[in-house]
Amino acid sequence: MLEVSGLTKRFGGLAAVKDVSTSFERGRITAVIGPNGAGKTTFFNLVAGAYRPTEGIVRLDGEDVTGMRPDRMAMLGLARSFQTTTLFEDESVLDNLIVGHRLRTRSTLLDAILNTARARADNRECRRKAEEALSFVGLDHAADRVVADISQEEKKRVAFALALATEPRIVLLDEPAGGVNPEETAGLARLIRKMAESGLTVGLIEHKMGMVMGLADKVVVLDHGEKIAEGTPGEVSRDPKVIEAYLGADFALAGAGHAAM
Ligand SMILES: Nc1ncnc2c1ncn2[C@@H]1O[C@H](COP(=O)(O)OP(=O)(O)OP(=O)(O)O)[C@@H](O)[C@H]1O
Repeated sequence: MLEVSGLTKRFGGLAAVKDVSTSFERGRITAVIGPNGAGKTTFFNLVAGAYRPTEGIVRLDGEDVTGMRPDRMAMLGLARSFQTTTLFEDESVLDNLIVGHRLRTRSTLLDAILNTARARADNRECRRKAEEALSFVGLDHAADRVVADISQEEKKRVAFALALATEPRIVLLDEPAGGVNPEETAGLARLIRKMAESGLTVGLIEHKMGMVMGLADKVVVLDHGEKIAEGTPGEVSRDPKVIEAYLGADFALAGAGHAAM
């Protein structure tokens, strides 16, 4: 389990995240929502070690990991979703995963040049994990296709597979369904649910409220850096503070979970 308490990040005079406490439980999907500029991405950056908090504590399975660097956090099992723009468009899906994974394994460049036994073993291991991750995201059939030729939704799945190939315990997904149509969004939502069911701890930032409300076990609502609500999708979508700051009266009238994806 990942826990944060009293997390604050100031940029000069601006508190982008202010005294936020919450937890991410194993096998559960915790969504972080809020208006533009509410501090969601900064919050994930603090959790993942990309930013050191001004104040507050991050604990992973009880261990204080506050301010730990992102590569150390990755070794402890935390993975972030990657933007599809980080994929190598001219390479195959499988090669993208193998390269992505190799960047995170321990063979040094010298090993690779000398093609040592360790590098060869690492290669086999990379390929195995890449194939496993591809199968999990439902893309075994696309392993040899060039990334430039696959759909935007398939690229999103490759980006998930990149995160999964590092065999994380926790994944943080920042707007995973940006730029895909409603039907594809539903498919990605099923995949995110499958990640949680496989035992992963999932953190999700997403603006598509239909998706969030249908998917999240818990929703944390940020506004101006502060947590204004936390609860089940039903609870937060009825909360007057949340409706005023973010969801709007139309959403409340339409009812949670029925809004367009
Ligand atoms: N590196 C930085 N330096 C200075 N200010 C920053 C920095 N990163 C974020 N901010 C500010 O902190 C606030 C929160 O930004 P953040 O990107 O975390 O919000 P967000 O909720 O993720 O927004 P969006 O939904 O638009 O992605 C904003 O006012 C932003 O301008």
